[in-house]
Amino acid sequence: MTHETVIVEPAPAKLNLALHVRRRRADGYHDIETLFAFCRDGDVITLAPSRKDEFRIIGPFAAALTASAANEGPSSAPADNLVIRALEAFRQRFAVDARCEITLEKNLPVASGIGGGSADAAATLRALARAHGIALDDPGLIEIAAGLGADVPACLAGRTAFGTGKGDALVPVAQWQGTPVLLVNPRVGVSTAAVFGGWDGVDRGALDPADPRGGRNDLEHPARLVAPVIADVVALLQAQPGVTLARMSGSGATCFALFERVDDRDRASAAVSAAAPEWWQLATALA
Ligand SMILES: C[C@](O)(CO)[C@H](O)COP(=O)(O)OP(=O)(O)OC[C@H]1O[C@@H](n2ccc(N)nc2=O)[C@H](O)[C@@H]1O
Ligand SMILES: Nc1ncnc2c1ncn2[C@@H]1O[C@H](COP(=O)(O)OP(=O)(O)OP(=O)(O)O)[C@@H](O)[C@H]1O
Repeated sequence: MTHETVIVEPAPAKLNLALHVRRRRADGYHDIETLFAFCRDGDVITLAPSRKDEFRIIGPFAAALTASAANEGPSSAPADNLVIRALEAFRQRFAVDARCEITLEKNLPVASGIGGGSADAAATLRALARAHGIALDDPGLIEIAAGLGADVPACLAGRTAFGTGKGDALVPVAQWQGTPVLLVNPRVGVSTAAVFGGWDGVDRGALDPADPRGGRNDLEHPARLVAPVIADVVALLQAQPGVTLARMSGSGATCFALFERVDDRDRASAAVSAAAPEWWQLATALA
């Protein structure tokens, strides 16, 4: 590392306030239109100079990424972690070979539609860019992000944005900052590829970026086929007093509810705890 100090970089949870699937492409990906928003909370990446490379995962969902190696295959190996893939791509692109120690505090459930891995990769790239004096809008950095996953460019920018193409063509949108939000995950992991694979191929029309409430999440139906409990999560959130919008995020299974008032969000959180104490929750606000 050229830097002397420890860099702490937040990897906030990503939400898709609406997500319209328009078309399956020849490369297997789908053209989507989505409104990305980011929460004030999420995972945390810490980057420190070190004599040798080290990677640690701590936090409530650390075990989901490490201990599951046996039943989830190679994607759970540390070398396949998006943090390490981001580090390697950065080193190659910017010809950096200084050793470092990276700690991932895994607070977000894995494979849950809130971009955990994408957010971690993006935060790693931001931390490395800061350490090596590279601008966050450097085209090389954005190119690395796009190569790591469709959601990574949005997570790199970390700002409310309208996304088209694979979700990687971004136009910033200045809205909804500070909106109280409750995230709820029924602790069922959902594969993004499987959910896109279950889309019925029907184009239900464009998304108006000014009107997420008038939009949809076209992945909710195929995600419910994989994890039927998602319908219960959305129904419970929609029934809470003061909710302005409740919907599934990304490819699921995490669902979110937006509120005008913090006390309504907190009352909803208590109601969800009472109804389903085993479900994961995060009471936060849009950044
Ligand atoms: C569902 C969203 O989270 C919404 O923001 C994203 O579209 C998914 O982003 P991501 O997890 O970064 O996705 P990637 O890791 O690039 O892709 C995982 C798999 O999802 C499918 N995929 C993803 C994005 C997209 N626009 N079309 C797709 O069909 C592809 O099968 C791909 O192999
Ligand atoms: N740092 C990481 N955090 C979470 N998952 C990771 C990470 N690195 C690699 N992965 C792998 O990526 C897969 C998808 O995880 P992730 O949490 O990013 O999905 P997601 O929340 O559905 O993302 P998205 O909303 O972008 O579709 C997991 O099954 C996991 O094996």
